[in-house]
Amino acid sequence: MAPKAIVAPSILSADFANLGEECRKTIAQGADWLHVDIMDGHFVPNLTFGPPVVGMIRSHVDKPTENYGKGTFDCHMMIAEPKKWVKNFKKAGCDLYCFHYEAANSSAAESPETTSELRTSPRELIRYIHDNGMLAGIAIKPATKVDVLWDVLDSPHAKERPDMVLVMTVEPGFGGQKFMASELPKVQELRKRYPDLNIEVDGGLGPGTIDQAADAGANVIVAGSAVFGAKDPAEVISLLREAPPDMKRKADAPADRKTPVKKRSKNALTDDEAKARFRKGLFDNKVLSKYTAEYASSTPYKHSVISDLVDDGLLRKVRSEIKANVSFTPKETDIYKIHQSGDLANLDGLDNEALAKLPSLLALRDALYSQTFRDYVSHITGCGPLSGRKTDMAINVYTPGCYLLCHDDVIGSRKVSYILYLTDPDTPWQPEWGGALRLFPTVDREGKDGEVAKTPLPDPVKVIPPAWNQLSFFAVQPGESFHDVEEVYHAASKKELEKNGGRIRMAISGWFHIPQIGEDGWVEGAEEKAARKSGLMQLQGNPDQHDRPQARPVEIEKSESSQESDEIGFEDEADLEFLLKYLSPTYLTPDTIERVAEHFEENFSITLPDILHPKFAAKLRKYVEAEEGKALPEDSETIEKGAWKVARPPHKHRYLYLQPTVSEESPLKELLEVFLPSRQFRVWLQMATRTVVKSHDLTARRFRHGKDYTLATGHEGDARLELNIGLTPTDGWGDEVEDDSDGSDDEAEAPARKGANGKAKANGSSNGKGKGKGKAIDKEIEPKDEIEVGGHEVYMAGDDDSNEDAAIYKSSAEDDNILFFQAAAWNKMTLVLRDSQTLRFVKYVSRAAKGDRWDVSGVYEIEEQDEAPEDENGTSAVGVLDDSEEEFQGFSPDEDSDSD
Ligand SMILES: O=C(CO)[C@@H](O)[C@H](O)COP(=O)(O)O
Ligand SMILES: [Fe+2]
Repeated sequence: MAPKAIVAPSILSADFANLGEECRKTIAQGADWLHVDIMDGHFVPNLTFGPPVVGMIRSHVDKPTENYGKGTFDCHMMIAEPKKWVKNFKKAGCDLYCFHYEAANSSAAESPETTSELRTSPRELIRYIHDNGMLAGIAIKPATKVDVLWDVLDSPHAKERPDMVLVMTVEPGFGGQKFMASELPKVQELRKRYPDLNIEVDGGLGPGTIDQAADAGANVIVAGSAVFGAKDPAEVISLLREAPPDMKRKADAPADRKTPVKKRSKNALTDDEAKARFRKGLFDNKVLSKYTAEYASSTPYKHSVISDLVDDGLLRKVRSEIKANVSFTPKETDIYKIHQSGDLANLDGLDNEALAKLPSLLALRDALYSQTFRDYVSHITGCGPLSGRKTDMAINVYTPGCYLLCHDDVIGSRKVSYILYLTDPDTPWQPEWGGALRLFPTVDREGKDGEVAKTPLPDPVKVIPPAWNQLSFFAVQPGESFHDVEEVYHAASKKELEKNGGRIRMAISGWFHIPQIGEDGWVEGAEEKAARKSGLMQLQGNPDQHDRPQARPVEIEKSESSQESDEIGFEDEADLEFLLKYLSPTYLTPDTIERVAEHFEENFSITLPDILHPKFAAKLRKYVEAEEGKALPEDSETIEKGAWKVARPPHKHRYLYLQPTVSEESPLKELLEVFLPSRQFRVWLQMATRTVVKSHDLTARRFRHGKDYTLATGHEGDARLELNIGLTPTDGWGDEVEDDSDGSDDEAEAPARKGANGKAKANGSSNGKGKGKGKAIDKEIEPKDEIEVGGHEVYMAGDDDSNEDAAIYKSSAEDDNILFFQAAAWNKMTLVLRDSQTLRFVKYVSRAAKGDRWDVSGVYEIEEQDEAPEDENGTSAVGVLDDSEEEFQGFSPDEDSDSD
């Protein structure tokens, strides 16, 4: 007889203050059994309860009328001496006593009050449980091999054979842990050998993991947090129950079957059903051959573009459903600015209620992941079998100003990336609106060690504009499949935007994965191997040695620097005169330097407006404005024929830069090569920051609007001092309200401003930072009067958790993480003491900006401070700013600064 499907909610996650009622309710909501976790604080590092509590709750739940019947108390004994408690638990009302194999060779004493020199064994214990009138289960922890069970399962004596095997899919001890798919091969093996066996899985089970467990062959499903944490536990229970019947079919199959169990597709379509959901003729051999040939010869890496993929009527319905039922939330990090469908971040995570509103979307998903279409994609790409179960897709919307910067899409088991565009079918997308998928070429570079690494070049060479019902896809290749989504450009006016249908670039982006456990083509360890390989490729594939610019620290003679640190003030007239040529006089008075130093010491950062002397600043401004007036070549190669170089690789950063020594005379060269490296400025800097500088490394940077950015990176080694002088001559960068120091926190006021607590942050109203409110997309696109143009520099707390979506969602620039923020500005210096964990980035500069973002950036290695100001965590750099920090509001404009 094939084992029946059983759902056993684990009451570990129930309300213990109300346990009897919770148990009664759960059975009434459709549960078959109750899974009762008994923990003794020895076998597992947690305590729950003993026989008295089990006895109390027993009175709230009717006893089962048959073996395995409704109301079975499935006691999961995570205790060190299981034999001692058999009788007590029987008395309390336990029906199935499931001990751990790892605890089975323990005392043979028959009660907790007694001791015994003898040891029991799995076989003996099972017999003993049976003799005491209960069903017997045997459980194994993740570290235990399944092979240890053959001895009991193959015992010639029925009394010594267990009625159930429990395969733990988490480390026992706590509810709410992550499901370990790595344990499923044990289930598969058990099912293969024992088609009739009750196989229970426990730990991390819920709607998102049930399929894998059921596919592997489990029929008893324990779920704690997924049931008791659900708004509607009955719904979850029924969902869990939906999975096992399929397994039942597998269990009915001949026991000696050698092939792995067949995959359980969500809504498996026949070949004809699947084909009917695509455009007519798509599956013709000639058409397939054409796409296959095109794919093979495409550059810079293999990709495919298929127009009119889906049946037009179906896709129109999908679009309407999404518009009516899906809400979008603006999300923004260093690498993207998009609107994400909140709960649809992954369709797999949706509950039944939400799914019911999206029938066409589900029909589309089932078609895309049908065997028929997967075979089609496999044929074109030649990348082998693809999973029909891991249906990884999300809906993203790009409105004007949105983009996704360069990355290679490599994560876990992803095999093919795809984008299916759902732009307005009746207002065709125009390439000049942006939003294209752009592919970057890579070059092989030989490193110092002779190793060859692929690195992407800064300019994309293939541009694929969106189009209604067009599918673009490519095989995910570590270190190779670099691509971005071009900014969707702002329209010149509201009227034009309306005419363009809002320029809403809606698309489904998703991935095909390698086959999962239980599916045809699944290879044990393949997923882990792919993950290891991609991690390695990402580390090795882009070693810093090929990055540009390379750090060029100029060391300061040790004797010279420590001597300077003792000096306070500029005794020498000539030194003062030199500094006065470049610095605003305000910043040269001992009083001001003292105040700057105090502020810096307290906050590890400071912003100094009007830093450069007005006369020098005016000269500089004239130069920068003139440069900006000149047309720049589009491609990096031509640009690099001049003085400016292009920072790369683009999955780390892209901007133009100058490093000393610059050939052409200019005030910028003077700043970079005369003033900033001077001994006099170093003395000033050391006084203003109370540090001792060991080296400096200076770079002038120009971030072209519509092109450039840096992504968040940390740095290695000790805390260092970072200087930045904003040299952006245009306005509209969100810096204008900065002098508003009334402490109010009216965030909607400007694109970027300082928060009331003094902590710098970006505007929550439209920057989103992952906290925006979900809105239907039509509402969201209402054009704002103020356009955010980016270009701000952000320091944020590093995140140790490697987010699953890290390749795209590099860093979640949540407000809470932001430690320091500076909008692009003119003549403003920022100084930040930064530790190695602090991430820093310059936000992509929108094409809507009035001009480019210019600055000079300096990195100073400093001597370790003897009496470093430390916070309570003992750290002394940006990276540990707390909420009490106060932003230095700068100095009020001075009379003698005849500012331009
Ligand atoms: O035995 C255990 C934990 O040791 C389980 O029964 C958990 O209680 C299951 O909880 P979820 O992982 O389903 O939340
Ligand atoms: Fe359990």
